[in-house]
Amino acid sequence: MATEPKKIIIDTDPGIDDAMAIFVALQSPEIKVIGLTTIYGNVYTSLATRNALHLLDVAGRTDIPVAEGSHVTITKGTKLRIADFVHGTDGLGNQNFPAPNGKPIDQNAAEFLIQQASLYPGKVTVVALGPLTNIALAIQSDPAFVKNIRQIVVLGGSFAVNGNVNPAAEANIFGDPDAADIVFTSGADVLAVGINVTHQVVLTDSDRNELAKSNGKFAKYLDKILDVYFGYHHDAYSTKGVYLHDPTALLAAVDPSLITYTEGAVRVQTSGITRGLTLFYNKQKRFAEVTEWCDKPSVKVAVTVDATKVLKLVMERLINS
Ligand SMILES: O=c1[nH]cnc2c1ncn2[C@@H]1O[C@H](CO)[C@@H](O)[C@H]1O
Repeated sequence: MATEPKKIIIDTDPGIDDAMAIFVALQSPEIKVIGLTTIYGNVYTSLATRNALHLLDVAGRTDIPVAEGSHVTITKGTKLRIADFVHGTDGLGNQNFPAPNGKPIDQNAAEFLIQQASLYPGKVTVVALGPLTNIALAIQSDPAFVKNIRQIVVLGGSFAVNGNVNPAAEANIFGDPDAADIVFTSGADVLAVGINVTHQVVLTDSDRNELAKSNGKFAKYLDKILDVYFGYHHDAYSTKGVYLHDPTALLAAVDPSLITYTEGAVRVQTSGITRGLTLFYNKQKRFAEVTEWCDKPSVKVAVTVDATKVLKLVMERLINS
């Protein structure tokens, strides 16, 4: 008997690489996308909702519900860091797309996550592509959430490498460090895919040309919006290509054999100049002192990725659309 597709909820702040991840997800027979939840990060939450609905219009998948997420951090912070300089002011490469046809559902993101996890215990994977506020809210509001959810795949952190906001912090963790610490210490099955891994997955100019030349609906759409993302990478990193953060995390949820990981406790620095730093403890040494890592449950942290295979899957799935 064929195995049932994995149920996936994508928590997203679209975002150019979010758009790519969502389209790859919709082209992946191994999974069933049962909803999108939205969050601030690349754009403010209201625009993330609009963009999520727009992307589902483009895909002809308005059957998929969109639940709007938090507009503020878990500590009610309103001074958000929005990465419009990476994705354009509209989040999707400054293309003036029309308003979406659909509307978000009445439930908010945390309520939707809680409901779906309890409807299908052990069956729903969340792929979190933005700051972790919605997931932390679900964990705080429902004590059963961490056992009902199958896995939380987090695109975030910079494990033993520099961040992309500053040398300490990666953007999604920096967006809500308190929420990230709640998720990492919750006891849920968490897999963190950090930029130490996603920086190995690069879509080059020639890959982009291939997308442009193809007849794939998603490939052509993405070619249009990719200019801003390429420009940013060129200026910030001097690369002739772009990092595929979100598609890599999504594909790690689809097929865990694309990555290897290690296990241990992760804490997040929530203040000071290293705010947003993710610090991994491998649980090998027994320290003489009691530390803030000692009694924390282990999470999985991605270490290597089969970058060639991830890129191949992304290209194939976008071109055959
Ligand atoms: O330099 C950056 N600053 C802020 N956000 C970024 C930057 N580069 C990429 N992203 C966005 O944040 C996530 C990865 O950290 C990705 O979702 C990417 O779209």
